[in-house]
Amino acid sequence: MPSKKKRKRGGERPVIHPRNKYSENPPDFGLLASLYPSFEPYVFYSHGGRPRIDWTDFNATRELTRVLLLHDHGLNWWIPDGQLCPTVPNRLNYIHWIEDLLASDLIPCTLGNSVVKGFDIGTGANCIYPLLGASLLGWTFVGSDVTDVAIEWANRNVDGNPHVSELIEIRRVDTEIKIFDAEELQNRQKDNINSYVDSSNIKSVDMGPAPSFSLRSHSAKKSYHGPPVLVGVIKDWESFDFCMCNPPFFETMEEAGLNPKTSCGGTPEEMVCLGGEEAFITRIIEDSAQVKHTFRWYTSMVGRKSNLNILTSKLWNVGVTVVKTTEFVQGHTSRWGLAWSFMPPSRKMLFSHVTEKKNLSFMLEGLQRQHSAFHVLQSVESFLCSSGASCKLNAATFNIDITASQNHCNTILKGETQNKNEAVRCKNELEISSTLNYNNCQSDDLRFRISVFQQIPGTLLVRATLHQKESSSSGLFSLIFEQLEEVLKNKFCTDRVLADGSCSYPRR
Ligand SMILES: C[S@@+](CC[C@H](N)C(=O)[O-])C[C@H]1O[C@@H](n2cnc3c(N)ncnc32)[C@H](O)[C@@H]1O
Repeated sequence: MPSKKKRKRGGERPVIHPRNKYSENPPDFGLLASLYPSFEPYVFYSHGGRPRIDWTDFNATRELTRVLLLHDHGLNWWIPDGQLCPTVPNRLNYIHWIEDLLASDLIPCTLGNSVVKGFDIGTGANCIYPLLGASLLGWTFVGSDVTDVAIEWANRNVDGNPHVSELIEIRRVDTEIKIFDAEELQNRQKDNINSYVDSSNIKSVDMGPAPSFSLRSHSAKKSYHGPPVLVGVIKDWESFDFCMCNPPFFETMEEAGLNPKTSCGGTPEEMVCLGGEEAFITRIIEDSAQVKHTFRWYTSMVGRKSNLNILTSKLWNVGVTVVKTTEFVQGHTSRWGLAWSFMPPSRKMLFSHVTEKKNLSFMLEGLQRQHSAFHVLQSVESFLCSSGASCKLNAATFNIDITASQNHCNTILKGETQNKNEAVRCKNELEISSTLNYNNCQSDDLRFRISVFQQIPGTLLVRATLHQKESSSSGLFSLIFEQLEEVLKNKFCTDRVLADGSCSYPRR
């Protein structure tokens, strides 16, 4: 089961995407009941008079999705009993996150598509992502799936919406094709097996020479042995701005049925695959490493935070140029978004998001009694000084004044000062590679002050003030501060597990 959302000490609560239609105005069940008689029987009123629905009733959640899609998005929609029923606000967060990725300069758009073209891996009977992406943003889609019911109902849902039907192609995955992953190919080559066609007439697609990396060394049982995912499904001549996927998260139906508070349906074909999401997304990663520049962005939802770490390191192993993650929260459930690309990142992005602010701050929450503001200040000092930067600590005012040359900044950003999260280190290596070139022709130092304030017992505010906003190094200021935040939170807020490289939600 994807993790339940717990408030993490020191972590900031991710919010619904600001452009999500429901971020300010959650669905009004009372209004919907008054407008749609078919929804009315599912709405009851709490003691306080609040309209509610029974989330454990599949018919209620399906009817809610139907009326929301109709009322707010002008979409006609239905799914048969038991099929996975999407929650609209949740699915919109993923769409908006992709919209942010496409809008950012991080990976420049070089495909030359006149309209955005997406690939939805496992679109399901509900076909929710193509329907939302096409109706909201005019994107075109190929939605793939493997089951008859998904293909039939996805087509019905597309055909029922003539205003977007031209934008969406539903593509059946050829389940007869057997794609061998890198490790299988290597094993077979070792064993001198000449033919990949077995006696049950299974076709094979050779993905070319087995790459030298291995993605699955830690656990053979996490291999994906199902139908093709990208390789064998996309056509040679196609290119896409992005792919997205809400994968079968679970290894068994027992695991899938753990949330007694909701009933969103979901058949074994939709919810389960051998090896669960780790295996499925690993296959997307393996495929992406084969077709690299066919997609500008590869993305997937991830149900378990622990898998996010595993998958992120797999991504760096196959040579991606960038990894982005974000957290999606709906109600008590958290899921994560994972995005990567093989395209060269733009150097412009560095300066677009780092030069604007002169003051930055973050909170350290949930500190234990033995950790005072002074301890935090000392950690700031040791983190920054170990790069060779000059640090003047003023214990009376709880300030440190820092002067750092570009070399010092680069040492900090390369993560050479502390052992830290691999994803952040690699991200920074990537981001500063363009900075280094830029900064070679500049000479001035970065000067800033870090102050630590106690807010309430157990909560500190760490603030950085840049002394000279126009410095050529000022672009490094927010990157360094971001890294400092990560280091301090990892050190003092012990519940924190992973650095979230989210690019879409405001963090401070
Ligand atoms: C969790 S459901 C997601 C459905 C829908 N996208 C959503 O978000 O509600 C996963 C879907 O992936 C499909 N699927 C499983 N293996 C697949 C494959 N190799 N290629 C395409 N779809 C696949 C399943 O049939 C199922 O419809």
